[in-house]
Amino acid sequence: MGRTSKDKRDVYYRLAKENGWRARSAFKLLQLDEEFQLFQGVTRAVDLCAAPGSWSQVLSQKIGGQGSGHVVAVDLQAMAPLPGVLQIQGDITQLSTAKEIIQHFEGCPADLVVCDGAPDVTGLHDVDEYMQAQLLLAALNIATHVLKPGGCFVAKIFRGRDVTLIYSQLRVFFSSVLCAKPRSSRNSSIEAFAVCQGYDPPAGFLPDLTKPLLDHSYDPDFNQLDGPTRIIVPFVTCGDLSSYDSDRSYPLDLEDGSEYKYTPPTQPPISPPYQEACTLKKKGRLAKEIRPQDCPISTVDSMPQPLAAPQRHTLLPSEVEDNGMNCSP
Ligand SMILES: C[S@@+](CC[C@H](N)C(=O)[O-])C[C@H]1O[C@@H](n2cnc3c(N)ncnc32)[C@H](O)[C@@H]1O
Repeated sequence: MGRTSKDKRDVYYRLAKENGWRARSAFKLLQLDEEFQLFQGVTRAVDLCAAPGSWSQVLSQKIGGQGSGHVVAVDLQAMAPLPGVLQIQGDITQLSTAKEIIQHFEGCPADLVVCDGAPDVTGLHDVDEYMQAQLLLAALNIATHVLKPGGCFVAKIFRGRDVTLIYSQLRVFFSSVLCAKPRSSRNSSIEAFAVCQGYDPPAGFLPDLTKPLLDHSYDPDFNQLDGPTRIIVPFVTCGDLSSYDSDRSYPLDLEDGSEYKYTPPTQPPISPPYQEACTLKKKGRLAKEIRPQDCPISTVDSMPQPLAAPQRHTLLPSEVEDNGMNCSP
């Protein structure tokens, strides 16, 4: 893949680099804010699963810029420093992480908790949806430790088969729950964002990170015989209709007539989990595609062919989305 091929393919990826954002996801948060005014009156915000840091950049500009704002970013991975953002390299499922966040806010709760977290995708849709739901519940669980009553929680959600169960869980804790799809999130992706406003935990609720929230034990409407209620929430698209369509390709030359100039990624991840794959690729030792035409004819004729399509055994670094990491030597 050439240096500009991703720029040709994805206008938000290219705009992110041109505007100094670390990842194209910055536009998702900006478009969510356009619709819901998420940052209004916010002085303390938590960015869960923050690396490489484009949402933290947005938060620090929108909140930190007001002087009194505080932003705490948490991720398993190390992240290059960002002005106005306090970083915790940690796991959002751990109580110690919740304690560290509160400590940074000097005991005060947060006004806003956002989570764009994603586990490593396997390509098996059911497994990926399940893992995403678990990560969202972990984010909700840690949010119950750090969010102020009335506060807002925004988290990436996969609109899979059982998403209505997650909505009903979120409704136990928030007076308003919506599903939002920013223009910069591809239509072809089941990704969307749960926007939950008015944090209002049930009476007697005690935050507990060891308790899986989906057991509905805190749900006042829960009926043992019927199981948890499934609810449907409003679906809102956000981002002006004049904004770019993330599923389309756009010409590289800019609309004002100026000529396209390649911009390198703003801040590649400093220690990505696929670093080993990058090193192997540079040495030419990364697994290659096995195509049927590469097999000896006798083998192709005589052996059953259970898998007709080319099989790729290792995810190529160039396929890793959104991160600005360039593995080319
Ligand atoms: C799509 S990226 C987030 C992009 C980020 N919002 C941005 O704008 O740059 C997802 C992140 O979730 C993080 N993550 C996944 N599980 C986590 C966990 N249990 N605790 C903390 N971070 C986690 C990954 O390390 C990864 O960096």
